[in-house]
Amino acid sequence: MYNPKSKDLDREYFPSYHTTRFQDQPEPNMAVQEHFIRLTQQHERDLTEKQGISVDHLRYGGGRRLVDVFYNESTPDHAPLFVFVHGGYWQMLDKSSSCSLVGPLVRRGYRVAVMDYNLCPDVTLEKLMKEFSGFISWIFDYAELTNVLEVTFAGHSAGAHLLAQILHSQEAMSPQRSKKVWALVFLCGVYDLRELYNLESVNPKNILGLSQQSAETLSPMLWEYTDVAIWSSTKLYVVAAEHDSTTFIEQSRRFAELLKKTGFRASFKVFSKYDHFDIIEETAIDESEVSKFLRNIRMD
Ligand SMILES: N[C@@H](CC(=O)c1ccccc1NC=O)C(=O)O
Repeated sequence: MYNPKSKDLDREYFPSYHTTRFQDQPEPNMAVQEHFIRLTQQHERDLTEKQGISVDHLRYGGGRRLVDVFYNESTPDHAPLFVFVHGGYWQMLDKSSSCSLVGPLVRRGYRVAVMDYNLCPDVTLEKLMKEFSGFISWIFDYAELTNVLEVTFAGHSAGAHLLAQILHSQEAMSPQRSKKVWALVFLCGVYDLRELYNLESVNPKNILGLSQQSAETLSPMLWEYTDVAIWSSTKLYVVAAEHDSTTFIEQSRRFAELLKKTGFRASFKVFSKYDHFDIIEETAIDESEVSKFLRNIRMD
């Protein structure tokens, strides 16, 4: 149990119930999600319409396996690449609501890739994770072709869970590739699926296609990490939001502990004041705490 005091796991695993914003609304949890989608979609439109940012639309596979790469006229040829993996419990959201962090990072000299992936139930979570491994391979091929020397990855929520696969993906990784990875940023993720896989709220009618067995094999918290040595130059940041549930914060804390114990250069931080949603929304603001954190990663 990640929160032994809780009697309501559905609630623990529904981040929108833990916001402290929108308390004047009849259903703050609905309001926070609607606000998140409206605002982040506006962020995406602003990039090309108001901020002079260009985008290349690329594809790493069939269906929704799309990647948008953002840059502006000052982006250097060998700009470091920042890759973002969105959340939404593997069943919702897409890149139209996942570009908030692009503007501030492009203005600081990054090229930024925002990826889409096939969602459940079009694919099972197991298949999605295989496809995500394919994406990892693709993005390193892309980095090699475009002479990118430094890559940082960030994932939010279910996207942080997907990103953990990079540490466990023998087919996609090699010492040459991991040496290019400056940092991995795990924002407000879940790393153990055993409590959530049979919650009707998170996995209605089992649209993730999980069994008790696969919920275990797809849990980064339960993996054995054999390739730690190839990650010696990469920093791992496991971050939780103050206004996430105790369960979410504990999942992050214990994932960071596991990574440290295994020998990774991992740290854990709870971001005060943020909830599961504004920690992403505020990545669009150059001087927000979360933006400062993301760009300071290069200085650490
Ligand atoms: N229906 C969920 C929404 C949710 O879990 C979520 C929404 C946006 C981004 C990430 C999310 N969660 C995990 O990936 C909730 O009410 O909290």
